[in-house]
Amino acid sequence: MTFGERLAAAMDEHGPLCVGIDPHASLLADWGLPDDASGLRSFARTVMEAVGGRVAAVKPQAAFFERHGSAGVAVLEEVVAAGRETGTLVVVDAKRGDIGSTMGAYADAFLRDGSPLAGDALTVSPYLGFGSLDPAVDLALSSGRGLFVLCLTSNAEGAQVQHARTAEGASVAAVMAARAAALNADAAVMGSIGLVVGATVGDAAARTGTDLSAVNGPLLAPGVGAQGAGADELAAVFGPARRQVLASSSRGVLRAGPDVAGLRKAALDASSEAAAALR
Ligand SMILES: O=c1ccn([C@@H]2O[C@H](COP(=O)(O)O)[C@@H](O)[C@H]2O)c(=O)[nH]1
Repeated sequence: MTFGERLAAAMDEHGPLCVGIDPHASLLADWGLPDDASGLRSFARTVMEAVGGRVAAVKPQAAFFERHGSAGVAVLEEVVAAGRETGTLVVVDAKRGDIGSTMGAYADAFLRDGSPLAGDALTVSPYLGFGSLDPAVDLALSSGRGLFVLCLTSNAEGAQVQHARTAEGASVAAVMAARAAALNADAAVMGSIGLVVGATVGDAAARTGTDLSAVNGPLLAPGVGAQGAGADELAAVFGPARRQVLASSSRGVLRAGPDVAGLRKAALDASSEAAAALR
């Protein structure tokens, strides 16, 4: 099965929520854990125990693992393995993007069968040009994995680049969305090349002429919870494209830890809320 097909099935079974695994130093402290790789491991295991097999996807944020060096990256590898064991899709949020030849190496690390860092999908940055992502697109599609391409990000600063107009007059965001749509054109269920569109972006899709309904791929929507977006924002931002949305919340769920039952409840509540908003 393709990533798009697997994600569609997971969203049907569990609801449209992705739980972000973002072990901020402050969260480790709140959970009574040391700010080192052992604390990171406890944190990640607790989250996977709480939500593995119960939500559509998890999204470990690579930065919070990398800040602990190679021992932290080893914990990220364990999260990827735990996703596989529990049948929970893993979106590695590493936002990679580089010239094509280097992008090939990133693709090898995060999308190649047998790589310990290869989850089910990877977030990528197209701001060296969408074509620079070709090695990742090729490997994702040939290995049954997926990509989420940054399009309209949840931070206010993103507009400076993403709302800018090309020489032909289209917005940068609209161009990125059209490129993803072209790659998903033949997908029957949902394509495997998704976009990142923040749940906080208001009417940015309309203002930038970004046709989210035409993407025929998943729309990863961070910004739910700690960044202020909720059910109303999800419904308003995505409108007719809402069935493709995978809402993502990290701190909004993680603050309920370290109690496993509390974390699980927070995740399932967030999933139900997202499902109701995106129905
Ligand atoms: O546009 C984007 C793209 C990615 N993110 C990532 O999502 C989580 C958000 O965490 P919260 O605690 O739910 O705010 C984090 O890993 C970001 O790097 C995003 O927020 N916006």
